[in-house]
Amino acid sequence: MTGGNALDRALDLITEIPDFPEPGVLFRDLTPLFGDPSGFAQVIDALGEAVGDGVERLAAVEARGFVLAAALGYARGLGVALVRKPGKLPNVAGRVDYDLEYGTATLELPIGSVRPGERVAVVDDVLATGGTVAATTELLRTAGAEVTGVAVVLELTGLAGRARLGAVPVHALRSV
Ligand SMILES: O=P(O)(O)OC[C@H]1O[C@H](OP(=O)(O)OP(=O)(O)O)[C@H](O)[C@@H]1O
Ligand SMILES: Nc1ncnc2[nH]cnc12
Repeated sequence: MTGGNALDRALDLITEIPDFPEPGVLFRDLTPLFGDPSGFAQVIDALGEAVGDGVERLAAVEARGFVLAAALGYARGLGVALVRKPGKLPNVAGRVDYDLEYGTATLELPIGSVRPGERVAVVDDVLATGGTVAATTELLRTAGAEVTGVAVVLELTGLAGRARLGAVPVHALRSV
């Protein structure tokens, strides 16, 4: 799709790679978007609007989510809770196993990442099955945070991730 405004043009930088990482998966590659300064800035600004006001912290998932949340956190003056792949953390507050579009995964939240009652928005690049964001939401809530919403660059509607997230508001810059 060729968009008519700057955000659409930025999102048009996302490419599609068939059969990666396994046959039958159409992989959405944000690498060209991350590599384009003006496109990246458009996306960070749009994610900031999606996250809205009244948020006290961002949470993001290793690895692509970190790139987005670091830039947005700097722009908005918000700290970031770094949700990690397993085996990276010396102090683990919580751990959740979940399914991905391709395979299974585990996420861990570092101790002290959020304060009780803190209003936290989750930021990621792609919402596919929703397993990653659902696991992140579970980790944050178990640690006492209030999840105010989810902001993603790209939502793959065919995988119905949004339905898995219950009442949490989901904002996608593009849904395909
Ligand atoms: O909605 P879901 O089905 O859970 O899929 C979405 C997740 O999949 C990708 O992460 P991946 O685990 O491939 O890791 P990466 O960021 O390290 O590439 C993507 O960055 C999302 O976090
Ligand atoms: N099809 C896909 N492309 C990119 N990231 C993904 N994460 C889960 N499914 C994905």
